[in-house]
Amino acid sequence: MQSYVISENNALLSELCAGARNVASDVTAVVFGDGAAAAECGADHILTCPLEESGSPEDFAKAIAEEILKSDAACVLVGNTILGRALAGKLSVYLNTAVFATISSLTSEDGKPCFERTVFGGTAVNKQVIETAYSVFTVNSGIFAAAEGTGACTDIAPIAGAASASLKRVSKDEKRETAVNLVAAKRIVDVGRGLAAQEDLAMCEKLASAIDGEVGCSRPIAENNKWLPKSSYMGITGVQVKPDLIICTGVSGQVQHIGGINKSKVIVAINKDKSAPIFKNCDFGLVGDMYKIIPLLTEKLS
Ligand SMILES: Cc1cc2nc3c(=O)[nH]c(=O)nc-3n(C[C@H](O)[C@H](O)[C@H](O)COP(=O)(O)OP(=O)(O)OC[C@H]3O[C@@H](n4cnc5c(N)ncnc54)[C@H](O)[C@@H]3O)c2cc1C
Repeated sequence: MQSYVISENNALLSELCAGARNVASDVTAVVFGDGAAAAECGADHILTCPLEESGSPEDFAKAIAEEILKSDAACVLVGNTILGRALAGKLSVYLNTAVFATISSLTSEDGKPCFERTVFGGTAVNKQVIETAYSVFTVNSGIFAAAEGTGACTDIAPIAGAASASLKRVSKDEKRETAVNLVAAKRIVDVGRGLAAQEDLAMCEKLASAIDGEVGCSRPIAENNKWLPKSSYMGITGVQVKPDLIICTGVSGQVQHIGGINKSKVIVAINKDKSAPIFKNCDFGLVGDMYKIIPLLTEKLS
């Protein structure tokens, strides 16, 4: 079994390489642009796709598939980004297989890839073994811990096939949101709908700065209220984090949110409702008003 890992994001690529090692001893990374920049991702081989300014990774789907088809069997891990998802879909067509989206684990069972993913809105885990020769998975950041000290890959070569674009970009409007790297954060203040107003975020930011952490949130804070960037929300459809400490403030603890934070080492919950589900999923619980507790905690920890 050969493994291929593909992402336009080099940090994610390192995590995918670590996950791919669970099923294959030989890992090839496919990168877009400078191969040397990804040399330490942990792959044995790197194939570079020369991405033009107006191009997209999906333009290389056929070329990448032709490369994968040189192996009798292959497991393909694609970073679950907007560009990655488009590429994964096309790859699955060329490889005549399905895409298994947002997996939460990948192992080998009798030499076959075996994966898990949460289903039914996070209430159940589905485990499947792949029987076909080729399989394509999309993987969020934070699922696999990037291997460290793997050394630089020296087998870097351009992909044989060429890009073939079915779409032409006519303009580009850069997103202006500041991305927070919650996956790398050691401490997080998690803000939920208990926060009454956007300006009160300053209170949570002060607590985050007192513990040298980052601010993350539940989905409604980012998706509905738009008080924080979408990249800040945690959960089964958001970022999956594993900090040493997470302080959940005004978060009810719905299963879809818990699915993104339950690998944290220590979970502290502050909620004024003592029957909130978050208290079943935390190490320390404080029943009370976050508007009273957060300033006191910040003062103590500063
Ligand atoms: C398919 C699907 C996928 C989803 N994916 C995600 C996901 O990835 N991530 C995610 O976060 N959500 C996700 N959701 C939404 C999820 O179901 C919940 O609606 C959401 O997590 C609730 O966010 P919340 O806890 O901030 O808000 P609420 O559930 O409204 O909870 C607010 C909490 O704040 C408390 N509170 C209020 N005032 C105070 C105060 N002054 N002091 C202390 N506590 C206070 C309340 O007691 C309450 O418990 C998904 C939903 C679906 C259907």
